[in-house]
Amino acid sequence: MSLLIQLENRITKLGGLIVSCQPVPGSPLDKPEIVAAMALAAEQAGAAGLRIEGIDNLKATRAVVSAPIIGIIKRDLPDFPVRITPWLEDVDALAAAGADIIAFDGTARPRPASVEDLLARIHHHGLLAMADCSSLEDGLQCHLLGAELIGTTLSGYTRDVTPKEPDLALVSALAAKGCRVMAEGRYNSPELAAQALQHGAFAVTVGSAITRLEHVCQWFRDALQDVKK
Ligand SMILES: CC(=O)N[C@H](C=O)[C@@H](O)[C@H](O)[C@H](O)COP(=O)(O)O
Repeated sequence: MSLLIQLENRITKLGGLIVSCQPVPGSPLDKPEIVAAMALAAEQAGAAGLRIEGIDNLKATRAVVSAPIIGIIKRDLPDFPVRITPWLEDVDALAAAGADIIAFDGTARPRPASVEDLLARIHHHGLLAMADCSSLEDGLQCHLLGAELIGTTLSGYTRDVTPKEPDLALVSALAAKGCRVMAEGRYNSPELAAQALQHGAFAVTVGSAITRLEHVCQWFRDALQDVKK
């Protein structure tokens, strides 16, 4: 059975939650064994898939989970704004470390490797490709080029201001054009995640609200402080 059909069957069975296990960089939780433990806990709690950043984290996670893993590498490049899996070598390393799906920056911004070349490399390894996009234009272009999954991951992150709410309108627009949409970015409550599916998403990736303890603490602290003011 192809990887895509396996993924679709799993999403149908388990309901479409992907858990991104990316600790805040430098956090006491930012350790491969802790990432792997969070991923295993998410899998045991019914996550249909996992999103993991970095080769060491991916290897540690692959050793303990059987759920499909979306692998990424984040880099801060001096000459380019794209951060997520910018190099073809990153694709090779993620494939070797056990990713099933490789996500990359699918925006139309300056980049060291073209979307076409990244897609060809991912498919050469027999894996699925997910394009992390910021707009309808990015998403349709990557869909046209053959990315199996179109993520709304970067909506709100390519300009100065990041909205508080997720971009449900982008989910609807991409789904209406026939994309297999991964809703991702600021789905910070179960209600918002459910709305993503109602807007036509194939699945929803949730990170901060489940695995970034510092962010969740801050949300609670802000809410309590608002009462004290
Ligand atoms: C913009 C960017 O670089 N997003 C990243 C992509 O991997 C992660 O930092 C996010 O945590 C992930 O997309 C999940 O989103 P949220 O944490 O909002 O549930």
